[in-house]
Amino acid sequence: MTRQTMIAALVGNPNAGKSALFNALTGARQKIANYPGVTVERKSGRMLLPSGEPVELVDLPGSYSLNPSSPDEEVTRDVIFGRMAGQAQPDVLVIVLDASNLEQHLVFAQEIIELGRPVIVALNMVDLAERDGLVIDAGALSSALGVPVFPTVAVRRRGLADLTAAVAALRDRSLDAEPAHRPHVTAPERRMLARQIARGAILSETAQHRIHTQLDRVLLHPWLGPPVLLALLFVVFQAVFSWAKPLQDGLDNAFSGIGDLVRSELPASLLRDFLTDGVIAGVGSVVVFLPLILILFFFILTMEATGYMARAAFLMDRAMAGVGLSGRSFIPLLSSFACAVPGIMATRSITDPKDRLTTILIAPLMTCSARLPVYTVIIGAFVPSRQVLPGIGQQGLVLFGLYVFGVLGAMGAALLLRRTVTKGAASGFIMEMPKYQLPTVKDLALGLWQRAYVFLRRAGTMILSVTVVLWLLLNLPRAENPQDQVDSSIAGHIANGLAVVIEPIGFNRDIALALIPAMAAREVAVSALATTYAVGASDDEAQGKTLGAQLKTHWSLATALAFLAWFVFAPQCMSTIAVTRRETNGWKWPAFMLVYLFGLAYVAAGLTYWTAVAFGLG
Ligand SMILES: Nc1nc2c(ncn2[C@@H]2O[C@H](COP(=O)(O)OP(=O)(O)OP(=O)(O)O)[C@@H](O)[C@H]2O)c(=O)[nH]1
Ligand SMILES: [Mg+2]
Repeated sequence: MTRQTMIAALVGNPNAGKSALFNALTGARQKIANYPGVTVERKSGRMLLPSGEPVELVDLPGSYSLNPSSPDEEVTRDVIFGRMAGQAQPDVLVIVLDASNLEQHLVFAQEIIELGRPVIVALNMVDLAERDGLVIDAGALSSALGVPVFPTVAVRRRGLADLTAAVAALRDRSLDAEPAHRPHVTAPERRMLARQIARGAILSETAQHRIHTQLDRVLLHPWLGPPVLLALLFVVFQAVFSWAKPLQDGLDNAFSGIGDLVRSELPASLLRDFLTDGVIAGVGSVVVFLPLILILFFFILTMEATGYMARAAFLMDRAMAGVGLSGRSFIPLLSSFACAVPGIMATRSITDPKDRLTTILIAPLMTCSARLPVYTVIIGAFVPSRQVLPGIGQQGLVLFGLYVFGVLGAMGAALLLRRTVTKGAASGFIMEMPKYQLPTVKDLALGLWQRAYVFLRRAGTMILSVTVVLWLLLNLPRAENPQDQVDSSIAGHIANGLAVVIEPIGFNRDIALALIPAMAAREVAVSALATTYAVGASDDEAQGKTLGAQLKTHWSLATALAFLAWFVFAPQCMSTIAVTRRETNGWKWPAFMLVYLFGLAYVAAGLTYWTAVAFGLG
């Protein structure tokens, strides 16, 4: 008898290592990180049984019970019961347990086993259990639970062969298995049983000297914790500037070298201008930020993998409660420092709908990595690179300040929203602290590689196409005098119209030119400015002049500061709007987001500009 591919699903508490196991079994590269609530959607992959037969493996969001309390837990329940559209019901459930956290994880495991479906247990993270001095008897656990148990270490690919063999063994049984009827068990009963089973399965528990309790004593201390967090972030921003500088200069030189080469090798033509001004100046101006982005992500990934991120969330809980949010919002908001899109998706693990909506609405105020090129180009051009204190550069300080402004803006917005449009009480914070772990070099390298890939793909597709369109609009129709090209072009006419609106806040026509294409994504502001100045400059002027130098000749300091203030708040990103529409099921909230963020940006840029002018910086 032939049948369709068998389906197995990974279920279990958050942070049990389901996605790590999924990656190990299917070769996928799902995001894993050391805090609960990382996976918020189901994800399918193909794993092979020892016989070579393929099985569809489904990775699910972590869950505490089959009674969902948040949108991501609903996904898990729906898939388990076969109620998810487009996903057939799994034939086998693979329960993933954290061996170092056995008692807690056994509560949900019992609920799954009670369903009477074909089940096997992956007793994952046995390495961490051993580190903590726990020896667990998998056989005893198996007889207590009445299902097969296999010790695994997902991140070291240990125990995988036994696990897949067990899935294969269940293959035939699952075809005609009748769900067994089990007696009704209540949640408190499960908790009691979980304790009993865990005690029975733990063979020995040596009193290990746990460094991490000591660490937590410092890092989670109400007075010591916050300064440590601040100091850490401070180091990150200094590093972003000082470590990236040489690499970035190198890339900068390489691109201008390529530009010069093309300019000298090709005859003067529109094609040559297109290559030098559009592609090389435009896209190159963004690509040079690769080192910066990677350094930022090096820190983010390290904090995620070590388990520090969850501690930071715990520390921030008090501040969050102050503005009417729970600490649960912290992880989504933190993800938004990379990009608001996954950040907004991560809000699915927030229980309270109003909490969730508020978090979605303020997520774009977290400084995403796409703002980094914009910020650093302006800071590089206008802020002198000198030391304020030994080891503390002024440029890094300004960058840090911009991040702080974003956070303060978000807190202020949350405070207002929670008292008006998303009125409601703040819910408490419950999050288990993950175990401290050293990040593996392989995972870090893989994470950075993925980041680099995403960044370069964006540069090669979206940023390139937007820049090309802008270049065309800047060059058509052709002006008699190259000096007037920008003014007489289509883009120039549009920008001159927009300039009327933004002149009061100190923005010039070139900024107007950059703001429209930058709606696609923030980095495009940089490539757009680079292209505009490359097109506008006469040939000898353009040669050897960096974007920073161009900005300095065309902008006042007040304008530059206003531009920075604008980018702290402005919702310049199509994908964020799109994901907000999807997550809130309609246009109401994305429209609201656009209006309030543009309003904020306008006011902030205006205030900055007028203040700067008052101080004589105009
Ligand atoms: N030492 C050790 N670490 C592991 C093991 N399996 C997973 N991890 C780590 O545990 C953390 C959580 O892993 P994930 O795979 O993201 O956990 P998850 O169950 O998918 O979590 P959610 O998506 O939040 O439900 C990550 O930092 C992994 O690197 C293991 O067997 N041993
Ligand atoms: Mg996961």
